[in-house]
Amino acid sequence: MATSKMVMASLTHCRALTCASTASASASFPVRLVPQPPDLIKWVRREGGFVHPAVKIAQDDTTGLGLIVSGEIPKGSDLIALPDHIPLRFESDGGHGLDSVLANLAHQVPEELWAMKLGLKLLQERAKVGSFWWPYISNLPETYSVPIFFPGEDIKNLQYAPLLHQVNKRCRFLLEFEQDVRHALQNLKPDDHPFGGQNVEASSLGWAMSAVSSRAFRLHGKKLPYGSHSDVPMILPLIDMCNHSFNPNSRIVQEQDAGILVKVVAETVIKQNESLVLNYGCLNNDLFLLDYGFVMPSNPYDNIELKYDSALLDAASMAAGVSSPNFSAPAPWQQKFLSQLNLDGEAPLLKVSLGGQELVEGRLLAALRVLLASDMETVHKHDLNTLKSLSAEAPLGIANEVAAFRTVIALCVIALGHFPTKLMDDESVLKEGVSGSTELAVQFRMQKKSVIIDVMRDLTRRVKLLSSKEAATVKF
Ligand SMILES: C[S@@+](CC[C@H](N)C(=O)[O-])C[C@H]1O[C@@H](n2cnc3c(N)ncnc32)[C@H](O)[C@@H]1O
Repeated sequence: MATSKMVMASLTHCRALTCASTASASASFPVRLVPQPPDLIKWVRREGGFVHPAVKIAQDDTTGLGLIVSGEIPKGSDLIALPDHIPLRFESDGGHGLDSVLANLAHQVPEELWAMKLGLKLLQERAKVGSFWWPYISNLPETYSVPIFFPGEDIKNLQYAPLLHQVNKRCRFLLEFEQDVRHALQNLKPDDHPFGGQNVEASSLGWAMSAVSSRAFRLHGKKLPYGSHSDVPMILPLIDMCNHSFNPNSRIVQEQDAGILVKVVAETVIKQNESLVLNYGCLNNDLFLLDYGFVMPSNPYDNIELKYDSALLDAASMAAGVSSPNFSAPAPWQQKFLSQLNLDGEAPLLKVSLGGQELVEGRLLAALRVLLASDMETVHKHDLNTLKSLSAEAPLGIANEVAAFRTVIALCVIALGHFPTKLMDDESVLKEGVSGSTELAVQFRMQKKSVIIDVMRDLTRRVKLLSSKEAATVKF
């Protein structure tokens, strides 16, 4: 999507909602909204927040700005504490004028794109001269390296249909929402206009959605009946300067103390010059790229998505040398299992995954085991959870397990074949020195291929182990 048009504000009582092209900024050194923004640490302290004296903002080569410590900090120390009025959240009483315009617009945002709701509030504050949050907003990156801002060629370079689908969905939403916003802003009185009289283009909406998706945290909101809490997405100024690691040295703690809403606490001893890192979540690379604009190398949560397709499974099984697979013509008792696994029936969920923590999604593994079994009695001896579990060793016998694993290995070969480039080609592209978005797209598809190769390696090892066990049993 060409979301890089400049929108120049013609009014002086508002700040321009411009969005620069991603091509103008490298992924690792995002330019901030203003050239020399105010000191965020001083602002947080002035507003009654706490920042540990050793915590500083610093530039990192690969992650943009981050927080580092200038001296060792003991485990358990408070690093940052924010009073209740500093976080930015979408609060609307659904009342009149300005509030009701934003509330109505937010209402049109699908739940999965929740970041756009808070993004509307962020845009409103960005447009407002004298906004309380301006010292924070002026420190935000001018562009984001998320794929909605990739040139079309680099969206194609991702080479992975499920992500392409998500990117297209987001681009389509932004273009349609641009029209909805335009419609809602028509004929508004200046005082009721949430963006100071400015029109809001898809590029600005995309900027705001990406700012939120890459920086907001979900905190507990109001207490619900039965003691649970609603989740409220909030932007936490300064805390959102922490970069991500799956081995974090810091942790967010929600506070009940008077005045303080949220703290960051040292999870380990933090050595001098170490960066403060939080765990953004156990996410796959699709979500890291879509929401945060980066790819985690060797991500243990990365996976690939496949469609459960009986003809494809027959082909994979035959390619794996499994005799007469019958995925396309299951017996009625097998079909019953497929329905229980929600792979058949009225509204089946046909998306299954390989890789990640499960290696083979339990529903797919159970389906393979059951459909490759000929003996109904043996299958019925096991509950569904055992059949779905990879750690339940060969519940339907070694031959059945080997056939199931070989079928998955063949599926992996087919999935790898769908990528137009080989890993070696990808490596050469990266060596050429390409743009930030091409680099991200290529890194993304390389990681997907690595996931597939890792699944194949793991299952091949298991097949060897099972085959040697079977050989040993035969000898006895
Ligand atoms: C919450 S912000 C952290 C502050 C940010 N680095 C900045 O310059 O404002 C999240 C963004 O930081 C970058 N980032 C965080 N962790 C990263 C990591 N492990 N690898 C690469 N980029 C990372 C990504 O651009 C991400 O969207």
